[in-house]
Formats: sequence, structure tokens, C-alpha cells
Amino acid sequence: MAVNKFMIVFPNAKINIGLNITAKRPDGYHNLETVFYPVKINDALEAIIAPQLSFASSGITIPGDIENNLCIKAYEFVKTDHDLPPLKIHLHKHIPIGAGLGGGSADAAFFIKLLDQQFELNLTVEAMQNYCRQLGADCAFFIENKPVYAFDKGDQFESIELDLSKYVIVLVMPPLHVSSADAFRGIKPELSTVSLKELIKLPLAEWKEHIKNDFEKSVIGKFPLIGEVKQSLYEAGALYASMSGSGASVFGIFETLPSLQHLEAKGSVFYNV
Ligand SMILES: C[C@@](CO)(OP(=O)(O)O)[C@H](O)COP(=O)(O)OP(=O)(O)OC[C@H]1O[C@@H](n2ccc(N)nc2=O)[C@H](O)[C@@H]1O
Ligand SMILES: Nc1ncnc2c1ncn2[C@@H]1O[C@H](COP(=O)(O)OP(=O)(O)O)[C@@H](O)[C@H]1O
Repeated sequence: MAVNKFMIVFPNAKINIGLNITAKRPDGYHNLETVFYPVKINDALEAIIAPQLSFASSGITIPGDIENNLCIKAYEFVKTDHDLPPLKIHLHKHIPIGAGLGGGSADAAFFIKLLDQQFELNLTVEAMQNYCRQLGADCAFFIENKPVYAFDKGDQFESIELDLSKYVIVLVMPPLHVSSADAFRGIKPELSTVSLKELIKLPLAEWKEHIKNDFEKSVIGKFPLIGEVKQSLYEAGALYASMSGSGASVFGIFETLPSLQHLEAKGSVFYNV
């Protein structure tokens, strides 16, 4: 059992590079293929052993009840199988919500990793990913938190070699929230002719012509500001720009840090993520 020390982790966001929705599944979910890439926008999640379980947050307001917070849900799932003490949990929310950045899923996955380490649960990667799969389709990605080609519900992975560290990634979050469930309603699934697993091997300068996010058409149709942000990123010199996941955030990949003052009028801008 861990001593009552301060336990803290910094869950990070992800972006989707390409997203093809390929089929509707009998369980109501969709099969898709995407590349998940971790980015440096972080929450801070801390816990100490306490007389009773509690949860509080600061920073961006999180919609919904505390018992539905993915941190609490993650704790409850692990506690079903393992002996855990009550914890006082505090989340400082910095990752934009309804952004396609997977922030809630990241909190849950990082919390499972914290519980595993601090309370010496000896969980395998697979066991932690299986808890995550019950919490959200993109949650399992954050256990290993490295670039992957994801398929099925977006919760099965193949490793890929993708290192964007020599580029500058800029992310813009317009003042909008897009619900993933709503975004799926605007989609007609279609099998892709060339797998994203192959397309991602193309030189970055060619991604613009070949790598698409299937959500963009309908989501930008509903929220034209997202399309304007994407256009502005290209005008600022992005080699590749795309909405992340089901939106509303948009990222641009640049060779060098651009001047983006005009984008600040369109949303919150995160540089060098
Ligand atoms: C589709 C992605 C792409 O990255 O969207 P973003 O959330 O990142 O925008 C994610 O995988 C989402 O992951 P996550 O947000 O954890 O999804 P969940 O909570 O499991 O599901 C939210 C809703 O999206 C729909 N959904 C999600 C994943 C999937 N493969 N098929 C679906 O149809 C379902 O309607 C579900 O009720
Ligand atoms: N720890 C959390 N952080 C953010 N959202 C959470 C969290 N726990 C539960 N949620 C719920 O998940 C929804 C969106 O999750 P999030 O992962 O931030 O967005 P996205 O689906 O765009 O990636 C919110 O509407 C909120 O009600």
C-alpha cells in the first residue's frame, strides 16, 4: 500500500491525423481508422488518500455530474477488482472540452496508470486498456500514449513510426463544442480505397491531398467557423491542417512557428503543442 504521499499526473491531449468512418456496427458504434498522435496540452490530476472518496475540479468547467466524471468512473472500475483506499481527487482542467482532443479519456487513462503504480496493482497494459475500453472509444490510446494507427471502434492499435517533433503544431479551439455522438449522425460510412496506415507514410507535404477527416464536411457545414480556422492555418503556411476528431479544434503542422495573431480572434490558440 502506498504511503500517503502527493500523487500527481499530467494527462495530455491527442489529435487525429486522418479519420475514416468505414462502417456502422451492430452495437450502434462505428468502425473507423485514424492515427492518434499525442500533443502537449495537459490537465493536472492529483490524489491523496483521504477518509472518503471526493472529487473537485478547477480551470475549465466540466459539464455533467461528478459521479459521471471519467476519473471517478475509472476509479470505480478498478476498485471493482482491486483493493483501493478512498481518495481525495482534484482535476485542474486545461484541455478544451468537446474539442476532439480526448481530454476526458486522457484523465481516465492516466488515473488508471496512477492507481496501478501507486497501489502496486501490477496491471498489464492490456488490462489497463480493457478498463479504458469500457470508458470511451479513444481512452485506451492514452495508456501507451504513443503514435498509433487505430481501427475497429478506434480502440485497437498498431504501432507506427511517426515523429513530428521537428515541426511546430499549432492548435486552435473556436468557442464551440461538438458532441461526438451528434457528429456521427452526419456521416455515411464508406470503406477507404487506400488505408490510412499507408497514406501516413507519404511525405507530410502530400498529406493535404490524401489524408481526410470524414467528420469535417458535416461539422464544418454546421459550424462554418471551423472551416475558416482551417483555411487561416493554411494561409499562415501550414503544411497540413485538419479538424481533430469530431471537432471543434483544428490543428496546423508548420515548419516554423508562424505569426497567428489573426487566429486569436477566432478562438484559443495553443502554440507548439
Ligand atoms: C470518434 C473520436 C475520434 O477520435 O472522436 P473524438 O471524441 O476524438 O472527437 C473518438 O474515437 C471518440 O471517442 P470517445 O469520445 O471516447 O467516444 P465514446 O465516448 O466511446 O462515444 C461517444 C459517442 O460517439 C459515437 N461513437 C464513438 C466511437 C465510435 N467508434 N463509434 C461511434 O459511433 C457513439 O455514438 C458514442 O455514443
Ligand atoms: N474528466 C473529464 N474531462 C472532460 N470531460 C469529461 C470528463 N469526465 C467526463 N467528461 C464528459 O465528457 C464530455 C467530453 O469529453 P472530452 O473527452 O473532453 O471531449 P472530446 O469528446 O471532444 O474529446 C464532456 O461533455 C463531459 O461531460
